[in-house]
Amino acid sequence: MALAPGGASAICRCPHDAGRATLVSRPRHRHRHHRVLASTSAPPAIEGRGVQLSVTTRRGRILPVLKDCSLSVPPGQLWMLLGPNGCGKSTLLKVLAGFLNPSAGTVYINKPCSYVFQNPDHQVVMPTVESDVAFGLGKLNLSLDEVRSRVSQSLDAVEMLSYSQRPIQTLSGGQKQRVAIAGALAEASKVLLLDELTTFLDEYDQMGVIKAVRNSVAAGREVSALWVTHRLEELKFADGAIYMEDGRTIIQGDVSTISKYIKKKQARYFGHFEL
Ligand SMILES: Nc1ncnc2c1ncn2[C@@H]1O[C@H](COP(=O)(O)OP(=O)(O)OP(=O)(O)O)[C@@H](O)[C@H]1O
Repeated sequence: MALAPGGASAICRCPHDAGRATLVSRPRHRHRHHRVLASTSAPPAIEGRGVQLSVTTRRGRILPVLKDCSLSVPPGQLWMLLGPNGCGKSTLLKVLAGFLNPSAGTVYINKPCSYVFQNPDHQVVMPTVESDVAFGLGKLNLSLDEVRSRVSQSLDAVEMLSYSQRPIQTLSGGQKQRVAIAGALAEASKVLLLDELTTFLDEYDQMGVIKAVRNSVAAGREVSALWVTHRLEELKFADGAIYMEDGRTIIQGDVSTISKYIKKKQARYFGHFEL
C-alpha cells in the first residue's frame, strides 16, 4: 500500500502542552444554578472550572461570550454539549482545545487531543483515504509497519477499512468525518472534541458518524469525546450531557436527567405560543 505520512495532522491537534493538566488561571465562583451531577472516582478526561471568555467586537465593545462554564467529562465516555443557538458551545469547545484563551477559569484536558470540525471538507487533505489517515503520523517517527497497523486499526474502528484506496473526493460528508476521526485515532488521541459533526449530514451518514464515535470511545481504547450538537435525538447515544444557556453551563449529568430537563424547558417555551 502507498502510505505517505506527512508532517502535520489532517484533523486539528489541540495546542495545549502535553500532559493532562493545563492551569489557565484561578477558578472563579460557580454559577449558583449550576449542578454537577456526574460522579466518578477516576480523574476527568476533560474539565473546566469557572471558565469565562470575552471578545472585543469590531466597534471596540467587550462582549462576554462565556460567563461561567464548569464541566467534567469522565475518561472513556462520550458526552454531548447542548444549548440554544449562540449560547457559546463552540466557543467553549475551542477554549477546551486551547485555540482560545479564557479570561478566567481553569481548563484540564487529557493529551493528545484532537478537534474535528463541522465541515468535513475542512479536514481531509490527502488524495486517498489511507494516505489521509497516515498524514498526521509523519511527525511521530514510526516504522512503516507501525504506520500500516495504526491506519488499518483506526479505519476499522470507524468501519472505513474497505475504503482504504478510495479517492477522498468520492466520499460522502459523513464518510469524510469518519476518515477525520480515524486520523485522530491513528495519532492515539485521548480526547476527541467534535463540533457539530452531523449538521450537514443526512440520517444515514449521521448514524455512520455516531457509530464511528461510539466505536472510538469503546472500552479499552481510553478515548473520551465531547460532542457539540443541536440534535436532541443524538443524546441517547451519549454517556452523559451538559446543557448551556447564555454563556453558562446550567446542568450536567446522565442522559435521562438532561433529556428531561431540556424537554421540560421546551414544553414551557412552546406553551407560551399555545392559543
Ligand atoms: N469573535 C467574536 N466576535 C463577536 N461575537 C462573537 C465572537 N465569537 C463568538 N461570538 C458570539 O458569541 C456567541 C456564542 O457563539 P458560539 O458560536 O460559541 O455559540 P454556539 O452555541 O456554538 O452557537 P450555534 O449553536 O449557533 O453554533 C454568539 O452570539 C456569537 O455571535
